[in-house]
Amino acid sequence: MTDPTRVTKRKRNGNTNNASQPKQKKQQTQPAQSVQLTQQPEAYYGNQTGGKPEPFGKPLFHAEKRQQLCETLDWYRAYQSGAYTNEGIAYGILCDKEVGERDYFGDQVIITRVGGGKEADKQTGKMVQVTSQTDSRFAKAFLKSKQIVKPIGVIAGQGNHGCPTALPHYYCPLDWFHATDVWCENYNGLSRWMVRLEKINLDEKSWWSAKATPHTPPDFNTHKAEVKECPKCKKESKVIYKQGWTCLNADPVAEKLGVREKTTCTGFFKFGSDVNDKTLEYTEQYLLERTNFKELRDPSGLEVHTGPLKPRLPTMEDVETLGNFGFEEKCKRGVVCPLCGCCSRRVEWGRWICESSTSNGHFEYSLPARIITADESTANGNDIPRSLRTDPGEMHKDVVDDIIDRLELDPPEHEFGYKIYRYGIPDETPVKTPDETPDETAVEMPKETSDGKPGAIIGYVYHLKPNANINQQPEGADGLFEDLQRTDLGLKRNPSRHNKGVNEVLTAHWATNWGAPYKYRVAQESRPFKDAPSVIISAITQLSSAGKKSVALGGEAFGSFNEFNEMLSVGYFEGSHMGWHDDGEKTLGPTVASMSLGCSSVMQWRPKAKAKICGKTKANNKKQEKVPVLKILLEHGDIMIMHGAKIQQLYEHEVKPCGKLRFALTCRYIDPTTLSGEERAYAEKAGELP
Ligand SMILES: O=C(O)CCC(=O)C(=O)O
Ligand SMILES: [Fe+2]
Repeated sequence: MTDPTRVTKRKRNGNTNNASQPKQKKQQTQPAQSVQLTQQPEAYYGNQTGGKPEPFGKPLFHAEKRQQLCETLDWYRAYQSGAYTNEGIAYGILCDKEVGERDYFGDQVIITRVGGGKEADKQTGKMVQVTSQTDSRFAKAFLKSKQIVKPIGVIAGQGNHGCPTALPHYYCPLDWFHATDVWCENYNGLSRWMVRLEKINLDEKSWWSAKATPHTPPDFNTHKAEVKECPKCKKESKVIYKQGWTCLNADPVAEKLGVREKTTCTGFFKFGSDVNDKTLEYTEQYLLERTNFKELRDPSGLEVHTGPLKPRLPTMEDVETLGNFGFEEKCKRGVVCPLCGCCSRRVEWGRWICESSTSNGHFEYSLPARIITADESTANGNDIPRSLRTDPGEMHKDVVDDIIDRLELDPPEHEFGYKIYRYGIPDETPVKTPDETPDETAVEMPKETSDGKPGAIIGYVYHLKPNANINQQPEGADGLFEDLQRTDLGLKRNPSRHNKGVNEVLTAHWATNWGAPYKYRVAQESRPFKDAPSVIISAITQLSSAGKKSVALGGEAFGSFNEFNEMLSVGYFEGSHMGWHDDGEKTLGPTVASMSLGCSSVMQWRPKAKAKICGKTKANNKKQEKVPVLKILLEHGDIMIMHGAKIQQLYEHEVKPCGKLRFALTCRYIDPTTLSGEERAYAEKAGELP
């Protein structure tokens, strides 16, 4: 017997686009699909708090991976920076392995650097400051939060050697804090921003303080840092260093916010000649000073609610408020396991399962699902980009770069019920300069390609749009869409990169592989077609037929069509997507065909950075990523076919659904003769249609 859950690999970079509440800016979320996180040695994420005293209590909840944390918390979604800011306001900060020389980690006060200007050291992988940060968006956000007296959530990571006690998990949320001071300092000739955070609830002993440390009730009067006026700029600065006072007015940032009027004082960070500014320490008064948050926030002294640090489980009521699908953005976020407190991502399509292996009970949670009709999915929240919107009754206008050759095939309503658009995809073409010397950098696009002759083009993308009634036919798209919701396809998110440790990232879509194994970068289970539900068999049969008929329309020059023996079924929640990738495994036939079901999505193609096609690269893009050259709107029931192996070598594609629920069923042909003995036998057997 062959193993039905054999692990295969697909090449794909996964990503999560977390939005909803608070609304998220792109650059602060998880790195873009094609951007790899800086590779750092695993030891860099080791536990630096191990030998410390035991903490007095334990965190309300915790996470072992950064994605678990960021997918579960609304107040912390920063995948790359320590601070999480949104629309110019600081919401949360992670104090992990990047411990600065002047950082302080106390039971009630934390002083830390606020990001920017750092780069990974090539040898150690550690982040080091390389540029001065007089103007920092992080500093502005903390200044803003200070100004509006906003609670800021603080998380400690085990990588933080300054933490006073041993942390029980890698990421441990501490409590709500507020920013009492935000200032600029100098270190090694570079300016950088610091924030002093004070715990809001001073009445209770902090869970991370050592058992032996006594708890003293808050005293807002006894300890106050002295304040001095600068003789030069006349601005006041607190006495914060034991070694002496200095003017801390270095503020193009503060000036912009209207907090102060002038820019950096000439006396900024100047000390007497006897002071070594590399070894500054904070004064006792500055560390012991406490600020009455309640009074700041609401001078009338009424109770101030900070909101829950720990998110609660989503309920049916939430789903109803959000739009009644159960596939809303919020439903794909992580939850905190009520049994063990670990942040758990929604790894499976239909439910949440506690991600911790140490959980004593096995927590699983789901919200009752209802079947969404195709009409509902396309009518509801179909947020189609302006450039691809259509007038009612009119066929959508594809946005195509003029290098792509577009042809509406005759007859307009083809006999198998689809209107077919065909796009000729250009090859690499080195340009000849006037003196006929080939120029390696510039490229010229082929002009006349609609004759279908190979040479200038490397293959076709066919876009098949069903005519008015075909979606409602038996086994048509409407029925398939509902069947997919009724069937347990075993859709799952798989690790797309950093497949172990704190940086493990799961894909932003849920998938199951059927038939012959498709060996690519995303580890993926493959199930034989004999075990596949009828909806899968119906779809592969339809796609094989559409593929064969489409390739017959001029595509044979780029390879002959083979009946498909592999399918990837993919599910998308609101905000999910499949990032830039190609489908070009070397065991793969030249044809890839997919069927779109549910809400619309935008699929686009761009030449790979290394391909000498179309010189347009994105502005300021270090990775030389190119501008997309073909963009189509895939609507419910549409079929997309790529034919030509070289398309996968020279181009990559991405898919972004525009609504709340979408499935894509994508078929390929895996050539079993390219596989070794056991694998070949498995592929042949699993890929057989019942
Ligand atoms: O979601 C889609 O339409 C396409 C998915 C895709 O590109 C793939 O499965 O490789
Ligand atoms: Fe793909």
